[in-house]
Amino acid sequence: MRKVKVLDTTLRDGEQSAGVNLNESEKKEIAKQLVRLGVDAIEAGFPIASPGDFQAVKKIADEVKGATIVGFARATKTDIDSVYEAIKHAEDARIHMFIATSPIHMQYKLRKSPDEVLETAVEMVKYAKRYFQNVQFSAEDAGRSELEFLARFTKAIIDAGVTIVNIPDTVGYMMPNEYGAMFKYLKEKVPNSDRVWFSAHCHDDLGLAVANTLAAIENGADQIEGTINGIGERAGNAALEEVATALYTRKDYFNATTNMQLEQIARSSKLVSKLTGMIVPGNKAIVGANAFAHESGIHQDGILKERLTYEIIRPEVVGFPSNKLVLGKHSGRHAFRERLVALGFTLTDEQVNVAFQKFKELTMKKKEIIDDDLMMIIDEQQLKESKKEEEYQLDYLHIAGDTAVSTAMVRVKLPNGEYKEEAARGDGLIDAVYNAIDRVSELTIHLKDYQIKSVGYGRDAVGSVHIKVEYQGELFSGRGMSTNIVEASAKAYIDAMNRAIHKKGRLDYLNVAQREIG
Ligand SMILES: CC(=O)SCCNC(=O)CCNC(=O)[C@H](O)C(C)(C)COP(=O)(O)OP(=O)(O)OC[C@H]1O[C@@H](n2cnc3c(N)ncnc32)[C@H](O)[C@@H]1OP(=O)(O)O
Ligand SMILES: CC(C)C(=O)C(=O)O
Repeated sequence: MRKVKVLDTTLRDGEQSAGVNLNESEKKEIAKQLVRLGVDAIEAGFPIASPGDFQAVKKIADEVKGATIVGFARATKTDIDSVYEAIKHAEDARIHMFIATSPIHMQYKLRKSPDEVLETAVEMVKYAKRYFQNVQFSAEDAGRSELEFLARFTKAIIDAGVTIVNIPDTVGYMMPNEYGAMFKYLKEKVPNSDRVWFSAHCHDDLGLAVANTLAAIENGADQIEGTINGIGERAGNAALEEVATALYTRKDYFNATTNMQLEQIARSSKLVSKLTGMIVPGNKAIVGANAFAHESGIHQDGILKERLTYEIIRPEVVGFPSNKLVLGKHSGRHAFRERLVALGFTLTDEQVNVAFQKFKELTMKKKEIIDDDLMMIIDEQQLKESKKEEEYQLDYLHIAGDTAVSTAMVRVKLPNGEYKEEAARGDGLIDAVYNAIDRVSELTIHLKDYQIKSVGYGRDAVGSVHIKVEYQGELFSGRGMSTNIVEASAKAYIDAMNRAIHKKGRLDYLNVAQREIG
């Protein structure tokens, strides 16, 4: 069976989703899970984008082993230099460069002729080859590029030394037959095509990212690219869990497989959803809450008689456990640690002790502790550990209200280490809390989206709040968890505020860089 390589770009293209800002430790956590999932390459980020992006890519390259670490770059020397600095200590490093090849992008965005684009690409590939043996190059907007030019371009960059040629459908414009035919054409017409891998990278603007990726595989793609839960720019990228599960379920048709460990899919999906705040729709294939739920009588009857009647994938195959209840208030440290290991966490003894304490506290509030609760405990702990001293932190919260008026008093630790208390009224408890926090921070923040869901089930379930706020024209996400949903809401708001002020640091950096260049 043919093995197709997988490049995961959750941390680069996935993070390009509007309102998603992952911090360094969240990115590292996702990268570690991607290794468990068995992807071959992790696109860790775009180092030139900001000092924060650079540091996160560097940390992943330095610390995450078991997959090729990929750094993203435009076809410029400064971008290439910064990728080199960020990933030079990776176990296995690859640069991924790109330049657009479609008439519309070349003319309006790059303001270059096709020959100038080709020359730039060749020159920059040669420059990158000084640092990297493994150079991937993307012909951005290949889907709307002229085939003859694309073939000429591909031949030239292969001659210059690229090892992987990516053919992205950047704007999700292509139909599966067309996209597949493009791979066939390039593999047949480009004389040196046998020296490289061809890679597929699809966007979901017309809902065809997974179909197009599968069409590329049918037509000889050696590598596919995508993200967990299909997150990404605009409508997102191809959902890797869907592609891998389609190959597994229809191996009779594709005769192709990947190194992905399907049983890690559920955990990967939950982690990415939690850290990015991009909630997975219930009806999403493979990982949606309803993906294996049978509602109607005739289906339930069929399932009871024979699962195969309505179930083409067993939930266990993609990591949804059938045992819901795992631990209770009488459980000890051994069982607790074993369950965390089974969930894929590697924690120090000290971290296990802190988490165990939290677990015991939770058993006082909740009768049943399930895997989702454990993941929430570890997630909260990691969030706390990643908090920098110079961030806002909720210290105390008091709320009161009836149907007519709500008031809140908050005490917040400021980035300078001092504490500030404010009280405010609001249209409901959460509005009152947010007004009080605004008074503390004196920042002008607008709430754009608020979502709450329960972690687990029952009246004592933990509330998980995800919000999006607008600050200085940009969207930022925030999350918070607690058995008290008002407290969870306050934590989410403060988390978004912290992400916003960090990004503000990035803008300051860019302005300074531009002033220095100018
Ligand atoms: C298809 C994709 O997903 S591509 C990846 C998109 N991802 C991102 O853009 C996220 C990170 N981006 C950023 O942080 C910023 O855009 C930066 C730091 C990279 C650049 O910021 P700025 O210097 O302010 O430039 P800005 O983003 O406004 O414009 C992009 C510039 O890069 C040029 N450019 C675009 N693609 C390429 C390329 N592949 N190679 C060389 N130059 C390119 C554009 O023509 C434009 O140049 P110009 O300033 O001479 O007109
Ligand atoms: C692979 C790169 C250039 C990309 O993200 C795209 O084209 O969508």
